[in-house]
Formats: sequence, structure tokens, C-alpha cells
Amino acid sequence: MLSGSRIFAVNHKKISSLNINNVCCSKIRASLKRLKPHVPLGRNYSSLPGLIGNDIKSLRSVLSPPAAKIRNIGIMAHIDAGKTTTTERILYYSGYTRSLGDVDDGDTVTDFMAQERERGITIQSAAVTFDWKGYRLNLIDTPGHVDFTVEVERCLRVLDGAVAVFDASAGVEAQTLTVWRQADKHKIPRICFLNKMDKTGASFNYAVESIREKLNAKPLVLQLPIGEAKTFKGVVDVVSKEKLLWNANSDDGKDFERKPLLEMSDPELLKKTTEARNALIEQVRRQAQRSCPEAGRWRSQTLPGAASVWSSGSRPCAVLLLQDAREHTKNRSVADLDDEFADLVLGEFSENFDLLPAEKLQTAIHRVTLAQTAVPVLCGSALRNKGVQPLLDAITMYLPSPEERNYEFLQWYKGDLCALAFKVLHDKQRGPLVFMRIYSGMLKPQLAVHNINGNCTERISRLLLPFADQHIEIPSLTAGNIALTVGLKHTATGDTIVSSKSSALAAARRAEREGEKKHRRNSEAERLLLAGVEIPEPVFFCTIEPPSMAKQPDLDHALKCLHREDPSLKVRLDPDTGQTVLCGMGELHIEIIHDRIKREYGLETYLGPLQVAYRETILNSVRATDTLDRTLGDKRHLVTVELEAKPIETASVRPVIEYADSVSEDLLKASQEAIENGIHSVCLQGPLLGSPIQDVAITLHSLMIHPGTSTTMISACVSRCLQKALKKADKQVLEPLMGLEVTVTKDYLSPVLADLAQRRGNIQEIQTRQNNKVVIGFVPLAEIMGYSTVLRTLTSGSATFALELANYQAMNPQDQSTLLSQRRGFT
Ligand SMILES: Nc1nc2c(ncn2[C@@H]2O[C@H](COP(=O)(O)OP(=O)(O)OP(=O)(O)O)[C@@H](O)[C@H]2O)c(=O)[nH]1
Repeated sequence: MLSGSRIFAVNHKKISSLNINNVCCSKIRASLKRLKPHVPLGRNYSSLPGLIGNDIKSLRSVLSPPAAKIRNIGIMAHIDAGKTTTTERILYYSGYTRSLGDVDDGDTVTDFMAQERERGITIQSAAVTFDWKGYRLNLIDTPGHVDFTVEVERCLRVLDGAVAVFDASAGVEAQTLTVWRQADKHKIPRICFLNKMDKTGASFNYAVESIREKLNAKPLVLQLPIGEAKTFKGVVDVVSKEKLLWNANSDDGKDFERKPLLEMSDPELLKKTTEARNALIEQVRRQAQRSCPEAGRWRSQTLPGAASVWSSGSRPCAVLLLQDAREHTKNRSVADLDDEFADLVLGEFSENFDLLPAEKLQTAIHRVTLAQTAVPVLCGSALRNKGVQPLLDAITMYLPSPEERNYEFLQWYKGDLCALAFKVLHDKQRGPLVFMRIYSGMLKPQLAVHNINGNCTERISRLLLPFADQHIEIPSLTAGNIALTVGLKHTATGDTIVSSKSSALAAARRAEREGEKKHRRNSEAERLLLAGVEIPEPVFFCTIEPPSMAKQPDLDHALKCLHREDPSLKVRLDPDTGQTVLCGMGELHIEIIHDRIKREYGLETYLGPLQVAYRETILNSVRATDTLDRTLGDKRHLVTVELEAKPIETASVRPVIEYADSVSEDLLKASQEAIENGIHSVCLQGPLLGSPIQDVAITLHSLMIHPGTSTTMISACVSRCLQKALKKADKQVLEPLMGLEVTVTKDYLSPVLADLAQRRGNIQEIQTRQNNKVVIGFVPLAEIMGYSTVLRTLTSGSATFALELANYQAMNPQDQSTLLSQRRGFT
């Protein structure tokens, strides 16, 4: 909970949730940090540049910068790659803070929650706003732990670009793959920052290769390191052929020297840089051509053999092709720009790439980055304060402004308000604070807005801009910006906000018309709801008890607030015991929620044992008939149902529901919702463990309903009939199977493998990564609870691991019967 405006101003974060189901990816370091005392906030923040009193008018350009000057970016990575440390440096060099925070000292700006500071990990994403060389940057530091992957995905949804941070000694790691895939899904242009270049084992080439191989991306090497590991002291800017050296005696890395590379003083470095620059130019030219398929297609169609001309670099012919191509692509601005670049490369500067102006190359790199056909790579060491300022320059230079992103849904709103609530915080004084990304239109205080997801209208009381350590009350904020609203009491994380219900309906109609034209009605209409982040089913649950019955309402309130912030936290009532059950994405997720209830809501709660969320399925087709005949008052309710349940392959907990032709359409029209409610309620609690049933199809073969029968009775009859059918079926428990990646030094490989064998682990591969071995395999979730402690003991704290839900697998009969006996209390 946020206690003051200053604290609030620097911590816009929230607990997350995870998507891929779960689980723990843990760092030994994290637990060591647990021992550190909590450092109170004592940071020194800069004041808002140009702010004079509260004269809002004079601040308009500061408060509402032109969209072309805005960068909404995220920082994403595998756990511990250095996202928070990099963010800290960014905030310091941009003037947001006046002192450098350190993750290991627990005094960073973005890792604000007490739990984050104690554990040294990011749990909630944090949004901070600052300026860099005339650009407005809204930056979101996202969690690296897989338990909070949903948080990452939700944030990606509101970003226009991202910086992927890597540990240069490890290259691409397990969670990097996950976040990279998420960024692919949301089509986020990104740049890579190879951090930890000072670390023993750091290798620029290794990390670049791993980006190429494992992420299947095309790295554009924009910098070369000067030295590696202990000798790392700066970088070479390949585009401008300058070296950037940081003063070894400087304790904050603010000052660095930028000098052109000279033949006299740096012959070797100059040669290497020239080669790298030539390769970069050639690569950008090729990718720019790829990024504009229209122009490329035209060329190859009209001019067969063009490809060979391009690659052979035969100038006269290439120039002819380009001139011809330009004639036909007059109206395609990107194509023209790419043609122009190719023209320069193959024409004017073909003899000497050195003369190609840096600005031309930068603009072409920007276009390629935007088209996501290649990804710029930079390097540095955030901890040693090296390479962060050029990273900031690269963010403004290569990542897109909101205007450059092609958000298809905007056409349906026609300039009307459309915003996404991507984060909710609860402030004791001000109530819920909602972070919004404005896509179109404008937000103002006292504005009534409509929430599409919640189908409700409510009023924004105040509009704030979180800038540096201040919250500035503002009169309005336009598209492209990130705002903080006060007063929305029903808006939850992930909701889409528009100006009114009629505006939403008008947009829906336009989307529908457009969809019909393009024959993809559903997907387009769905995109009206910007919150396209799927929340996976939790894999862990446990009961939670308040200290006394009198405190149950307080607990309910706390859980309601936490759920609004974090939709991946699920809360339900156990129908048998009446206990409250917490369902989460991993051990850490549940642990953090428990801790937050204590710290933020002052409630000491008791958690029951953590249990794995199994699923169930059936192995054969079964059929059942049932009749419900009841007279209530003077009304007779009579339903007869015949249905069949059969196994199918969907990997979904939602049953597929089918209706036989014999079922009367008229009857179905009136009762379909009741029938489906009855089926869904049974499928949520299977007959073996009360776990959700997956991979089943239910076919309704016959249905007879006496006139006047209530829908509740129809639902009840369908449920009873389905339960009857399931009772007869051969049933199977499915357990969550986790993909596991353990990074360990050679010395400890054997004990780790032996331990995994005992945990029913299935090792797929053992890779060599620099000096480490990486064990990749699968292991049942039930066997891996508390693994971080075991691994720490086995490897003297030198190993790390990452887990991610792979799928659900059938338990073998012996394990299944042991589990069932345990659950029934026989063992
Ligand atoms: N040697 C070296 N260590 C670094 C560097 N950057 C960060 N670290 C260390 O790496 C550890 C993790 O840094 P964080 O900044 O917390 O990493 P993160 O990616 O934010 O971690 P999560 O938020 O938990 O995912 C800390 O101990 C940092 O001091 C670097 O450039 N060089």
C-alpha cells in the first residue's frame, strides 16, 4: 500500500500474474537478499525540469508532448539479467533521481514493494515517466520471474517498443524466450542490450550468436565492446565510428568521452569497426527491402533477376532497377525511403560505405526495427555505469513513437476516447488509482467514461501525470500518453475505457462492417477489447484463514482489492468446507499475496498446505439419461435429458458442447444457456479430485421440457445427468508437467541429475553454455515444490533454474491411486 504522495509517485507497480502457468524460477541470490535489512526510502529525486510553481499553462509542452516525441517502452528479460539495475541508471542519467539505487542494497526506484527490496526481484511492473534529450519516455520495468508473466504480457500490451536485457555471460536464457515470444505476439519492436559485459565469462559474440540462433532474430550489431569481463571499459559506436570510454575513476558513469576512431591511435579497432559497419549497412539494406514487401514484390515480379543484381552489387543495372522501382512506388513512403537507402548504398556510396552519413543509416535502422525484420544490439554494464546513455539514445532513435505503431482498432474509434487500464493500485487515501494508456482521444478530470469489460460508466475525479517524484495534476492528456486516474472505483486491470456506451457500440459496428469485408468478424470485434491477455488457470492453491471469524470481511475486502490489481489471483469458496481458497500461478505468487495481506491490510492470515491444481479427464465415451420431475407450489417442472460425454484432444478446460439434430431448435433457443451452465458447473469440479475436467466433448442427444419448467431446473437436470455419465466413465488424473532448465557448473552436474531422476524428471538435453551446463527437461510440478532450497543445498548456491508449465500429463496408475488415497485421507 502506498503511504504518501512521494512514495506513490515513484512506484506505479502492481502484482502480477503469470501466464504460462507457472512456476518458480528462482535465484539463489534472492534468498540471500532476504537476510538484508529493509532499507527505507531515502532517495534523492530531481525536480521536474522547467516547472515553475503550478503554472500548468507554461508546462503544456512538458505535460503533453507531441506524440512523435513520446516513447512508451518496456524493459524485459530473464530473471536477474539486470533490468532493474539498468532502469536505475536510466533514471539517474535522465535526471529523474539524484543518486544511484542498487538492487543489492534494496533502494531502487522501480523495485519499490518491501518484498521486492528484500528479495531483490521485481514482482510488479513499475511505470515511470521522465525526459531524455527532448523526448518523453514512459518506461515500464517488468518482472523476470515466471510467476509474474501475465504482468509482463499485460504491460507489453501498452508498449510501443521494448528493450530486451541479456546477461552477456549467459546469452538467451529460458525466460528470455518466453518474453521474446510475448513481444512477438504483440508485435513489439525491440532493441537488445547485452548487459553485464564486465562479468567474468561475458562474451559479446556468444550473446549475439545466441540471439541469432535461439530467438531466430537478425541482430544488427550497432556497438562493439572495448574489452570484455574485467577489461571492459567502453563501447565503439559502429554507426558513427566513435569510441565511447568511461572514466575508470568516475563513480556514477555520468561523464564519458566520445572520440572518433583514428588510424593513428586505434588501427585495429578502426579496422574491426569498418568491417562491422560495412556488414551492418549491407544487412540493413537487405532487411529494409524485406520490411517493405510491396516494393520488393514489385521489383522481383517486374524485373526477374533483380535479386542476383542486388547481391552482385552490379551498380548500373541496380540503379536502373531502383529508378524504375521508384516510379512505381511513388505513393509508398516507406518503400521510397528504403529505395533511397538502397540507392545510396548501391549507388553514390557503393565504392566507399565510410562516406554514407550516419543519419541515413540511423533512419534506415529505425525503419528496420519498426518492421521487426531485425533487432539492434547494444552492450554495456549497468552495474559499472557503462553503456546506458547510448542505450537511451538508441531508444529515442530506433524505437517507435505511438504514431508510428499501426493499431488497427483505432480506425473504429475515429478519434474518440479509447484507453486501456493496465494497472490498478490501491491507495488508502485516494482509493483506486488506475494507470491508463491512451490510444485515441483525450482524458480529462471530471470526465464520465464507459468501461466496456465491466459494462459500467463512472467518473474520473482527477487526472495525474506521474513525473519524477511528483504527481502533477493536469487538465487533460492526449493520445499516446500514460496517465494516472483517480476516482474509477470499478475499473480493473485490463479493462478497456471509452467515452460512452454509444461510442463503444458505434466502434463495434464499424469493426463488424470491416470484419465482414475481411471475413474475420470475430477476431476484429474482439480486438475492441484491448485487454487481449489471456489469464491462464492457476496451478497452485491453498486455503486462507483470517485470524478470527470477525476478520473474514476484512480478508474478503483485501482479496477483492488484490484481485482487481492482479486478475491472475483467483479466489473461491470451497463448497464443502466453506473455506476461502487462494489460487495462484506459483509458490512465489501465493507467498507474495500472503505477505501483502499482512503488510498492506494488517491481517495475519493462515495458509493451508500448498496444493497442486490437478485436472481430470475421461478415457471412454459414456451416455446417461435423467429425468427431473418436481412440483413447486402449483407449478410442475419436468425435464428429461439424454447426453453423452466423450474424450477429445483440446487441452482446454472448457468442454466442447454439441447438440444432436434431433434436439428441437425452438426448445434449444429458450434453454441453451441453462443447459450450458449446467454442463460448465459440473466440468469445473471433476468426480475424482474436484478438479476441472479437460479434453471432453458433451453431446446432448435428447431434451424434453414440460412447459413452464424453470431454467434452474433445466440446469439442475443437465448437471445431474452429466454427473451420472461421468460416474460410469474410466477416469484419469492429469498433472501439470513443467519444462525445467537448470544452469549449473560442471562440478555439480551429477548431484543435480541424480536428484532430478528421483523427482520423476525426464531429461531431454544437456547443453554447454560458456563454462556452465544447462540441463533441459520436464518434471511433474508436484515433485518440484520447494526446489530452490534443495538446489541451493546441492550446489552450494551456484545453480539457477527456471520452470514453466509445459502441459498436463496423465499420472501413472500407481501415483494416481496414491494421490487419491491421500486426498481421501487414507494415508
Ligand atoms: N556484474 C554485473 N552485475 C550486474 C549488472 N547489472 C546487474 N547486475 C547484478 O545482477 C543482479 C540482478 O540485477 P537486477 O537489476 O535485479 O536484475 P533484474 O533483471 O531486474 O532481476 P528481476 O527483477 O528479479 O528479474 C544484481 O545482483 C545486480 O547487482 C552488470 O552490469 N554487471
